[in-house]
Parts: sequence; structure tokens; C-alpha cells
Amino acid sequence: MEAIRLNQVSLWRRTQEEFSYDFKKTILSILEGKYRKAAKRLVLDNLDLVINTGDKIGIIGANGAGKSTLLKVICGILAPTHGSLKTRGIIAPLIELGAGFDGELSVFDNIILYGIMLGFSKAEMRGRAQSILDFAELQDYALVPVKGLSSGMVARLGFAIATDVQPDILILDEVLSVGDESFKNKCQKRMSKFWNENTTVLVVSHDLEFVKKSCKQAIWLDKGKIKFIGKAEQAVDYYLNKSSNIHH
Ligand SMILES: Nc1ncnc2c1ncn2[C@@H]1O[C@H](COP(=O)(O)OP(=O)(O)OP(=O)(O)O)[C@@H](O)[C@H]1O
Repeated sequence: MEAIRLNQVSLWRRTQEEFSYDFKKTILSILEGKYRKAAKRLVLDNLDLVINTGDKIGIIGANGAGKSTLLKVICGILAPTHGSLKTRGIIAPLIELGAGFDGELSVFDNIILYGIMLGFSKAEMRGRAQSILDFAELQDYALVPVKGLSSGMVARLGFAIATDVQPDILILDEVLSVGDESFKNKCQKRMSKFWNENTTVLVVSHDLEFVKKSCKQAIWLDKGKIKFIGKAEQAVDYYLNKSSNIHH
């Protein structure tokens, strides 16, 4: 069964120039006759992709290749400029852990909110809150506003919520290095559960050994295009060889 399908997906993003838009600077540059509209960059270039239920797929490629952007499009955080996307089931995005939290609200309320964002009901999240707090080791912080947590604690909370629920599709962006040593081990144990089940897993990583070991297939993304999709070992080999050719 298909879990994810991308049809001719492209995404343009503004360059940093326009990103740090500054009214005064813009007026000055118009007066000086130097005003240029900020350039846009094609970050994902006409991607066609089908991922089946239960696949474990690594995504590799150089810095800026578009890996994180691809994950964000699949999760629905970013909408494609062109093309279409279909996904089946509940997606748990472990991307920028905690980015969706509201700092003013308590840990408990954020658990409920985050769960609702993932597609679960309020009642269900109430029932799960205790086990989430336990896993994150934040039992004493339930009523503390999230802005009062350390960044490691925020990441732990994000990981605990996203993996407490049983997602159909799990999206990971280099997050396995979150937290201190003992929490890392706990995360890895929990992750192995998903690897054995019917969960579809997409993981972005620069750890090529991990990709070879843990993923059956891999996608090599290069400047927003899929250069290769197939066996993980082969993808890593192509990626390494092509990269070294470029340096020669
Ligand atoms: N918020 C943003 N606004 C504008 N452009 C962005 C933004 N985030 C990323 N980009 C651009 O999109 C392109 C792809 O970035 P992306 O983060 O997807 O790459 P990546 O393959 O995940 O890289 P890395 O391995 O360094 O994490 C880059 O050119 C980057 O500059």
C-alpha cells in the first residue's frame, strides 16, 4: 500500500536577503537606485516519489540539498509551490523538536495541544499524558510553562509525545542525537520498536553508516533533485563517489 506519494513537487524559497526584510534598508536602496527584488531559490525541483507502507528510507545528501525541506513538505509544515502530495495515516514529525510548543503554556497543556496537532483527541491525549511525562522524565514539571525548561528537556518532551502515540509514518531529522547519554539510549530503544513494525520511517541523516545499517532503501538528494533512489548501500556508494569526483 502507498503511504506517501509526491507528484512533480517543486518548492521555491526566498533567499535570506528577503528573509531579513528591513523597511528602512529597502527605502534607502530604492532611493539609491539599487533596489533589487530578492532572488528565489528552487529548493525542491520537480520530485516524483512513491513510498510504500512499512518502508524504512534514509535521505542523504550534501548540506543545503533540500533534505529537511522535503521532510517538511511531507509533514505538511511547508506547502509545495507546484505539484501535489498524498499521505496516508497519522504522521509524527520529529523535526525541530518542540518547535510547535507554546512557551507560555504548561508542559501538560502542550502535551494535549501537540497531540491534537498530530491528529489525536483531547481525551486520548489526557490518557497518554502520564506516560509521556514519565518517558520524558518531566513528572515534576507538568505545571511549569515550557519556557522554563532547558532546551534538552524541550527536545525530550517533543520526542516523548511524538513517539508515545503510534504513528503510521514517522519522520526523523537527525534527532537521534537529542538529550544526554542515558536519554539517547532510551530513545534508541524506543526507535527500534518502530523499525520492527509496520510504521513507515523516513530519516534524514549525515551518518552514512547508520543509514546503511538501519534503512533498506535510501534517497540521494542533490540540489533539490533525486539523484538516486534504491538500495541504501548503493545510494551511499554513489553519493560518496560522486562527492569525491567533485573535489578532484
Ligand atoms: N527558512 C528558510 N528560508 C529560506 N530558505 C531556506 C530556509 N530554510 C532552508 N532554506 C534553503 O533551502 C535549501 C535547502 O535547505 P535544507 O535545510 O532543506 O537542506 P538540507 O539538505 O536539510 O541541509 P543540511 O544537511 O545542511 O541540514 C538551502 O539552500 C537553504 O538555504
